[in-house]
Amino acid sequence: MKQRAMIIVNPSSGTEKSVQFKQNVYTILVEQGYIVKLKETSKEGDALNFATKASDDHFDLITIMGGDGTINEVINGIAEKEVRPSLHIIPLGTVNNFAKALELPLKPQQAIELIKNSKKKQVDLGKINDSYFMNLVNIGAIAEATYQVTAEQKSKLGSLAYLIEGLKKFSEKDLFSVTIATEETDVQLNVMLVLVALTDAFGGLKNAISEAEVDDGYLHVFAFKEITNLESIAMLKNLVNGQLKDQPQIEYWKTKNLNIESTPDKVANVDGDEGFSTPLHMSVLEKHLTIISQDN
Ligand SMILES: Nc1ncnc2c1ncn2[C@@H]1O[C@H](COP(=O)(O)OP(=O)(O)OP(=O)(O)O)[C@@H](O)[C@H]1O
Repeated sequence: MKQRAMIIVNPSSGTEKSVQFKQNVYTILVEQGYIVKLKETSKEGDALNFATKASDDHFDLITIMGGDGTINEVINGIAEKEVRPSLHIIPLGTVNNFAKALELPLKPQQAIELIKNSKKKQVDLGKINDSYFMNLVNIGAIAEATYQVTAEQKSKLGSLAYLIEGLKKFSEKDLFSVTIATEETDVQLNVMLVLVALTDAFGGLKNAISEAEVDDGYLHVFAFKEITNLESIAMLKNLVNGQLKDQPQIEYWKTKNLNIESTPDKVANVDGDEGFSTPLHMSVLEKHLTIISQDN
């Protein structure tokens, strides 16, 4: 029987390049022997619904033309299904954190052509309360900063927009109390930020979280205690060099299960978008997603 592929296109993602590449994707999938269905999103939630349907109808492949927000919806549509389509990612967003973490080609045509070599990689998926994430959860300074970044700033400055807003927030010294419970520890701290990473890319910076690998089966947890303006500059340098945990004001754990409570309650940023309020429970589904990739 012929294999089936669904193309999920978000025409509004990033630089709106999907129009230019849609036909190429379609043609290449047909050439590879797939029966192809093309679906365009028109609003939030569409990509999730299309992906759920693709899984229920036993599609073999979903090609995603969009940014991290669209990928996050697709993984939420397939995460709980027994049989999950492989994912072929054409990064058309502004930040494309997930594609960077997976070392996928960022040029759309190269990403499209990956389907020809049919290499697949199994990667971890994170669960947060009743939802799923593939990149990063954070609460505190950076999360709040991301809610203040406008679409215009994001498309002009990309990842930098978040870092600039995040740094402004750091200088406000907005400390809050958290309880962090992992398999090995149960601590109460005053922090500015808690960051939970599944991959090594942060805000589009590859290798920023050098401890994390996409298939290592762990959540990587960083708690940022009070940091002065001067220290935040050193911290930026450590972030760029992948040495966050060398910063004395940062505590680090790796774990498979995590509970976070905070006072006051804080809304977490999940894969770049506003998510749940604390308390949060997180866990890892090891090698749960299959991604068309450059290597196995
Ligand atoms: N046709 C549409 N018009 C406007 N918004 C849409 C449409 N279809 C989907 N959306 C919304 O657009 C959001 C953002 O898309 P996406 O994350 O793919 O792009 P991006 O923000 O440019 O990329 P990145 O997250 O990598 O920076 C999606 O989460 C979805 O809610």
